[in-house]
Amino acid sequence: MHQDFDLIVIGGGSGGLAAAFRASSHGAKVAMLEPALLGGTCVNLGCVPKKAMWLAADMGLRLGVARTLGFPVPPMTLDWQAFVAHRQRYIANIHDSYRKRLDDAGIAWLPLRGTLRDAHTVECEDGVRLRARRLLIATGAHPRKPDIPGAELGGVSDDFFHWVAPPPRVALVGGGYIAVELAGVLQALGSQVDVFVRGHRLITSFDAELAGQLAEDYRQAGVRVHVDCKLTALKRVGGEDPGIRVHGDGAPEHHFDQVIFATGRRPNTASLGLDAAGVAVDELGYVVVDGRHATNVDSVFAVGDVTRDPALTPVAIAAARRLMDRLYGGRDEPLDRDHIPSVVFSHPPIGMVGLTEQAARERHGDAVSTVRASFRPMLHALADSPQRSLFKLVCVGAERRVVGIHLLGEAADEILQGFAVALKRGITLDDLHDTVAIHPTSAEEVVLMR
Ligand SMILES: Cc1cc2nc3c(=O)[nH]c(=O)nc-3n(C[C@H](O)[C@H](O)[C@H](O)COP(=O)(O)OP(=O)(O)OC[C@H]3O[C@@H](n4cnc5c(N)ncnc54)[C@H](O)[C@@H]3O)c2cc1C
Ligand SMILES: NC(=O)c1ccc[n+]([C@@H]2O[C@H](COP(=O)([O-])OP(=O)(O)OC[C@H]3O[C@@H](n4cnc5c(N)ncnc54)[C@H](O)[C@@H]3O)[C@@H](O)[C@H]2O)c1
Repeated sequence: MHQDFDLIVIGGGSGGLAAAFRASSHGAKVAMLEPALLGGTCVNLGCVPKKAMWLAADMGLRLGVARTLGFPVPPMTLDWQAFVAHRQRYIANIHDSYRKRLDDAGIAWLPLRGTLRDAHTVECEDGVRLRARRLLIATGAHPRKPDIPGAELGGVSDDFFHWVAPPPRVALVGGGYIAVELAGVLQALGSQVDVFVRGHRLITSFDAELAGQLAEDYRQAGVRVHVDCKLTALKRVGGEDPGIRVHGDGAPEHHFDQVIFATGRRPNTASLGLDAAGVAVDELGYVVVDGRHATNVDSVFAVGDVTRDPALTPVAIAAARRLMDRLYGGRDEPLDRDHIPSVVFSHPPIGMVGLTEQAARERHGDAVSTVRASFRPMLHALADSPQRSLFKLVCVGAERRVVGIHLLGEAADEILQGFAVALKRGITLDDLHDTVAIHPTSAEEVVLMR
């Protein structure tokens, strides 16, 4: 039967673009459907604008340190609108660069929503049907709000990126990546922030000890973290000081100008026509894939946030490239899911690769040992500010093989990447001790920890 393309990619975010470029570099004839802005969540409503806001917040905090250290910097607030103009110009350049790369690679970009009609056919929203030997689903995910009365009064992270000024009082609901990141940014840029956490602690996939220190750092910075807080409703408050009141166990009396739900995301699979193609999804709608990102239908594959893979841009990209190398490039290297480094861009940042102490103990019992370093980074010690760093290594066995690296503190985001390579290569604590330190840095603590 006639095929228009070798591959149709549905979604032009991190995973979809990486797949389209890699397949085309192997000689495949590729079409990509993306009705919204190129780059998807990461470029437009995620990593990139978030990191820009994090950089602004970081700069604001550093101005405070500079003042303490003797620079005659007057107290100042960010001209948020001016900063957003810089941020969006940076993002527009990314769009231009993607457009050019798609043209250069000869990839057909259709700015249209697509729906599967069968295992080889995609119908575009203008009614045109395209056929391909293979289809890739890379439609990502969307934020989800809890089902409580008044939920419509709260926004989600997408809304945050449309703000042009910091609201005076903000409530963040959730204790995961987004709640922690937005809390740090908003507090640093002038809001009073309250975080409502359903469980006992922040960022449960990270090491408990470091997450506890981060919660302490946030409290020192003025963020109010409410744990074990189950929200039951949001209600509008009128009068002279209008706002939104948060109701539930442990909720405070005061109200807020904005409430943001950062309570997880759900895959974009509703009305995608997956049943027409016979593609299996799980109970939450995620596309079910095997370790090589194949679905139960031979011609259909899926990568990124639409699957149960960790919802991180480099994971979507790595999965997409490996899959395309296998389908079109004659190479078969599945994604190593055990050594995925991850950073929460809090203030200060927290990063991890490998196992937490708890996960290591569940897997290796008494063979687990840990070493840690708690210290004040030099800049904060000079300014006599209370912010502390906490680094921790989790080791296994008599040879003390390093199975987890956990860093909280200034520059943790930048330090972790190189040590993630080392951990993947199977280093021991002695290998770290055998490495000459770079002094004076925070990074040297990783090779000096005893
Ligand atoms: C606030 C926030 C901050 C984040 N920060 C980080 C970070 O710092 N580091 C990190 O690694 N990750 C971060 N992430 C996660 C990261 O953004 C995602 O893991 C990544 O974007 C997933 O890529 P994807 O290709 O699977 O999906 P997406 O990037 O979401 O792309 C999916 C695309 O599919 C399109 N689409 C949907 N339905 C259809 C259809 N029917 N037809 C055609 N197209 C369709 C959508 O328009 C979208 O553009 C963040 C996420 C958020 C929300
Ligand atoms: N720096 C990064 O790499 C980065 C940054 C942001 C987002 N992300 C990715 O995006 C994903 C989504 O982020 P997220 O923060 O929305 O999800 P998350 O899974 O990290 O956190 C969700 C939080 O919401 C809480 N929650 C869920 N339902 C709730 C309810 N009904 N009431 C109260 N709390 C509830 C959970 O307990 C959890 O604390 C992350 O898991 C991560 O993979 C990555």
